[in-house]
Amino acid sequence: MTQDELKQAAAEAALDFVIHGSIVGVGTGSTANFFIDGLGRMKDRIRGAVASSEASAQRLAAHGITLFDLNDVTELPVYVDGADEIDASLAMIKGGGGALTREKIVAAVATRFVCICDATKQVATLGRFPLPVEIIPMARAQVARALTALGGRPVLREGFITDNGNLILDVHGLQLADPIAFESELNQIVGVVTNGLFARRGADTLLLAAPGGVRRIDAV
Ligand SMILES: O=C[C@H](O)[C@H](O)[C@H](O)COP(=O)(O)O
Repeated sequence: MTQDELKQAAAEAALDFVIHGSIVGVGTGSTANFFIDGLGRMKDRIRGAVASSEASAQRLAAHGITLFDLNDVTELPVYVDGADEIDASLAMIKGGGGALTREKIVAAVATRFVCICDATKQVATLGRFPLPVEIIPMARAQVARALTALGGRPVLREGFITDNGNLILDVHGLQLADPIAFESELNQIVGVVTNGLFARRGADTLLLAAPGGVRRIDAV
């Protein structure tokens, strides 16, 4: 199976978690796109969706799925999204597509976070994938110095502006043995909007696609 076929298999499995008549939280990226396409086939059985990016909003709209503003939603039973890396505790690195801030906000409202991945995303220790950090543009140099002091090697994502009008620093060379503590530490840096560690609120369920099938792993 190709990596795209594995992503699609994980995304299709996530459709079983969609509660009929509900509003669905929808992530961003190539794996989430397969989920959106599947959701399009069952659009008459949901009220609509909250998108975590402009790109996902456009794809949802193209399928005729009603979009809701998160501020108008009090209950989001399920949020479905991919990840760049995920460990055994279901902590993740996200933001490879730059959508980390809105993803973290929508995920925070959701009751259940269902992560959909192909098996290449599973790691023993987070950090091989450079950690995306969304920053206020005027704080770029000062945040970069702070990240360097923490042992990372921040690289500006050239020519990229987030949906929120901010910049991304991709931080290389981190060994994230304690992702919950490091997520909190990064949140203390003035000028950081959001970091791509989803550890304090990790996934509740992982649907991991390998050639042998899709395995469900629940957080303990
Ligand atoms: O900003 C992007 C998101 O965090 C994605 O969920 C993540 O980058 C995984 O994307 P993909 O499914 O394309 O590998």
